Amino acid sequence: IDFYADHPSNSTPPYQPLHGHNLYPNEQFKTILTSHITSILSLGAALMRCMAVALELPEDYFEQFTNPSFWVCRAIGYPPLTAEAREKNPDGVGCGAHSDYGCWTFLLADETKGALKVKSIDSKEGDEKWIDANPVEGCFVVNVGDMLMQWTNGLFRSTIHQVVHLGNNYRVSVPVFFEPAWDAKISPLQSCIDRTGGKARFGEVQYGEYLLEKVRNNF
Ligand SMILES: O=C(O)CCC(=O)C(=O)O
Ligand SMILES: [Fe+2]
Repeated sequence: IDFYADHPSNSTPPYQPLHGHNLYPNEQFKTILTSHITSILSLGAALMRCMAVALELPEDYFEQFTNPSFWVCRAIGYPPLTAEAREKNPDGVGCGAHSDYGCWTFLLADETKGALKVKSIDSKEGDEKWIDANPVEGCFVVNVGDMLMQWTNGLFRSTIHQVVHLGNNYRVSVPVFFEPAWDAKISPLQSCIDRTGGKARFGEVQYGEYLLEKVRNNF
């Protein structure tokens, strides 16, 4: 189940893709989820400030792009594979290899081990291997998203990951994606271009358009 930030131009139906209001099963669910998302938005904004300082930019540099964040919260259930499903999907891939789209992903998952796998690429040899990103109690798994890669011209890499769940339990994970604003225009920062060979590797993207394109390809 995906929950999205309210789009600035939400009005009345018929809604455009990714517009409209979230449907919550009940008030208690809404209260708990909203409180979690509010905390994550502060955390995401704090990390953007850290990133600005690390890149020797004014601390609030990214705020113009990320406020209001077009966040997404996803509640995912991975059921155990039945014998029949295993025949069709012997590798047990529950979520295919992809990178996340925006800035930071803050993932809370249950204690299942070996399910979330991250592609590790040796920077010298280029060798690739999948490594487990197992949950650590009291911690989030944090992914770098595509927009951070584009801003930094590849200095920060959006990591490819996938979920392979071969266990007999029903795995639950709840990522919250801290993203740019819908209308934000993202292009490589000059200082990052200078640090990565002097050539821009990415053009300008409008985040909402980028997201729509990704979602259209997924579903
Ligand atoms: O379920 C997980 O651990 C990861 C899910 C994921 O990568 C995603 O929703 O983008
Ligand atoms: Fe992901």
